[in-house]
Amino acid sequence: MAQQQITLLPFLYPFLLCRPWPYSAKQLALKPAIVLRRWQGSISSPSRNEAVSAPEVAPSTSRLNPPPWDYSRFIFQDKCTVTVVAGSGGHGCVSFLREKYIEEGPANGGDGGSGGSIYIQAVDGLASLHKLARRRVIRAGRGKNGQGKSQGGKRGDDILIQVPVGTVVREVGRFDPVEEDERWLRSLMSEMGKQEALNIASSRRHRWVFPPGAQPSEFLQTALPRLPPPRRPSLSALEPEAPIHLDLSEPMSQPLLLAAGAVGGYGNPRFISRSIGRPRFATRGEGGMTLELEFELKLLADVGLVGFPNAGKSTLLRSLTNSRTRVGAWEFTTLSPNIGTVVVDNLKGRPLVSSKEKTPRTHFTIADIPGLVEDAHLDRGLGLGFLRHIERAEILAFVVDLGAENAVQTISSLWNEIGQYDRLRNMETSLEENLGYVTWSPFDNSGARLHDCQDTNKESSIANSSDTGKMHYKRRPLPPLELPPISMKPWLVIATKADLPESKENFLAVRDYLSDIESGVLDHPSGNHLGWKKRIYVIPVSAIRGEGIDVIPSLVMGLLEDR
Ligand SMILES: Nc1nc2c(ncn2[C@@H]2O[C@H](COP(=O)(O)OP(=O)(O)OP(=O)(O)O)[C@@H](O)[C@H]2O)c(=O)[nH]1
Ligand SMILES: [Mg+2]
Repeated sequence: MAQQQITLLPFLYPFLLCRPWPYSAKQLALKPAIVLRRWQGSISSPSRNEAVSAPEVAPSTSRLNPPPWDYSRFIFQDKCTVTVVAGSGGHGCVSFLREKYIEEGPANGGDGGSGGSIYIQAVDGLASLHKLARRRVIRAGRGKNGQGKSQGGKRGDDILIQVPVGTVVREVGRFDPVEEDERWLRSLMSEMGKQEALNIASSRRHRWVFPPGAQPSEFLQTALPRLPPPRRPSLSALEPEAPIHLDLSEPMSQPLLLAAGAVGGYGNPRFISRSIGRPRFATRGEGGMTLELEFELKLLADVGLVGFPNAGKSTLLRSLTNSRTRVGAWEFTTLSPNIGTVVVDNLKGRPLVSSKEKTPRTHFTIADIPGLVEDAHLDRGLGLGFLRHIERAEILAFVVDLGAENAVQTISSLWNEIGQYDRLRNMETSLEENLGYVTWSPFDNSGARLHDCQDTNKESSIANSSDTGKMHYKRRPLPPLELPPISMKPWLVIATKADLPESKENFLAVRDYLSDIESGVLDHPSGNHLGWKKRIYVIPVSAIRGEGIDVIPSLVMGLLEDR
């Protein structure tokens, strides 16, 4: 019987490969080894010496085999530094009641409005930080100035920054004018005594507002009262502790406050006293806080496709998702990650794949990552940038080309690169901890002026001409994010191009190799003896024909749940 099958094989081969994948949803929960035995049984492999007729050529242009120019660009950015500025407060108003028969009415200037605040929220449905990176500086609205007839100024507009789930936000630097003012006042008090310091603080021209058209001499001639101490908005109690470090790993139902808008200045009625009946001055609003924040994606996608260039990763992504990533028969067709979403929902709110979780997933994301080359850990090819993306996937799917010479060798080389990278990263992290710039205070000495500082890597000190004296701004690079070693991540192998001749032998070798790793006969290929080897699936597919790929979602969902 087997003999008959083998002799018939040249004719059966194209037919067998074109038929639909024969596994039911129930079977998908089985171990792939069983699934693969079925595959093996139904398609008998050609013997080594046997000539196999050329496989049926897939239609030259289809969604899965598109011409190289048929693609849409996925703009991707996983890291950016943005300066956010909370809104300054509006100024208080100098105004007096004027009515018929009341020539010199009482003061009725309104207070300035408070500035807009900056909020952040992690939301589903975003995959990249490129929109944020384009902004560079994000400013909340300034509070409007107070007006006559005791009208307070309008609040400034708030800003909501939406980021993908899995974003880490870290503070690079901050400049808080209120804190600066307090610091300056404290140092003045310690130098000259309280009374003298408060007199100097109150005589600062730029803190006061005079009516339009007032002569400069008016400032000198006016007996000014004590300036109110620097004020913070009550909302600032909700700000995260400095330096900011947020790990937004869950979708947020409500935004989180990053920087509260500054308070507005006092209108002139606030300064009525026994000695000053008609104050011709008001105060300015406080300045808004400036934060320089680094946004970094800790989680790129649920699954990362890892493979050598030209292995068929992009074609696989196209076959699993609606992605229109570029496919080409040359190496490095993909130069930056592409992310696609696999929907496992039948659009009636029930997931198609059975799940143990209370609120089962209805989708997961896959990242097609640029091809890896040997010595990538030494920054060859697309090098370290590429490995950084691998680090940010929850599960790794190794895409190996069954048409290439030795698929087992491919897997072990890929893991070797990843293992080397893991080791390098470990060394780097311990070095940084020794250097001691893991913890730092945004103000090491006497404070900072953020907007004057350009160089990101060097400490900078700058002279400030304002009356707050000379200020130093220290800025240090942030350490890399702490991520678990890649070798500890669950992984599976997707053996693609199964439609090519002699792919079967290659596949069987891969299957044996993986079952040896799983059973402990062989070490984890990364060299890390703690590497993940619980259940290593191997799935033969022909992505270009869309065959075998419907097994992948259920297996991936299982791995994601078991993590
Ligand atoms: N026969 C066959 N060819 C395939 C299959 N999958 C992909 N290819 C072909 O392999 C070539 C490379 O495919 P890509 O999907 O661009 O490979 P890649 O891994 O994304 O390549 P890089 O982006 O350079 O890393 C293309 O010519 C595809 O048509 C398959 O299942 N069978
Ligand atoms: Mg590609």
